[in-house]
Amino acid sequence: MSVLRAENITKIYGGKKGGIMFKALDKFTLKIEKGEFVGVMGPSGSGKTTLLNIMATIDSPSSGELFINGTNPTKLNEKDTALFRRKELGFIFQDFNLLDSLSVKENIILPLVLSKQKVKEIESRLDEMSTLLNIKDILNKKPYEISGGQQQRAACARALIHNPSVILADEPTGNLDSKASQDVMETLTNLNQKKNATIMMVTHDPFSASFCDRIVMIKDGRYFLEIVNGGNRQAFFKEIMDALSLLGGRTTNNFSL
Ligand SMILES: Nc1ncnc2c1ncn2[C@@H]1O[C@H](COP(=O)(O)OP(=O)(O)OP(=O)(O)O)[C@@H](O)[C@H]1O
Repeated sequence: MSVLRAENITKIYGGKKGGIMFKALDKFTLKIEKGEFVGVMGPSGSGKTTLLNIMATIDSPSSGELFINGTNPTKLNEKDTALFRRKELGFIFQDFNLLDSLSVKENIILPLVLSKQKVKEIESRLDEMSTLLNIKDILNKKPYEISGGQQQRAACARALIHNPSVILADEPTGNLDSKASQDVMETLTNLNQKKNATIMMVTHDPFSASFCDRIVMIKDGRYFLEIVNGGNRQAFFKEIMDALSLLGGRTTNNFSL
């Protein structure tokens, strides 16, 4: 069973009271299996954020079906949707979204505190995640006292600490320099390989994308093509660059490995 299954998702914005309608997603289908690390790329305005918002259950499709871990979240009421999101999804954002008033440790354990886990369980999960992500020495610092790369690593720990079905990452390296980007992508790869985390990442950056198992390209709200990582990251990076030039539009700045 796919952990994430989006079938024929169409999203139409506007059109109410005679306004202009715009089809941001057009019968888009995507399946992600447990433990896959999938990148979504496409030109500006192609529908990536719309897709991510629908997967994140903060927007609903106009038509089509979405299943996450066997549940269709669009059929849940508001309260159950919020619980579903908290249990099944982990989020990583471009601007980290850590709370400055909390320590790194408090930020990371927040999903477990919110779901009222036992203190012993919280401590053991924190220990496991902070060892895996090599952030033990910054746990008592505030987010503004650590680097952007360290903040994003803390955000990665927070995204996985409650064992969600899927991690949704929105341009996780968008605000980082190339060294910190590499660091964060190695962290995500580590979570994917060691914890079998399932990750869907939207990115403009072919370097970050080259860490994925496969890349789905989207154009004008439609599935465009897909490329699979054969195991050699440099060769995959080149394939991504070739696919992006085929895709056209403004997708990226100048990146190299
Ligand atoms: N709330 C909205 N109302 C109307 N149109 C919208 C709305 N949100 C997005 N759109 C349009 O839908 C299309 C897809 O937008 P979306 O933000 O999903 O693209 P994107 O691929 O994430 O772009 P970018 O890479 O620039 O962030 C765009 O043409 C956008 O203008």
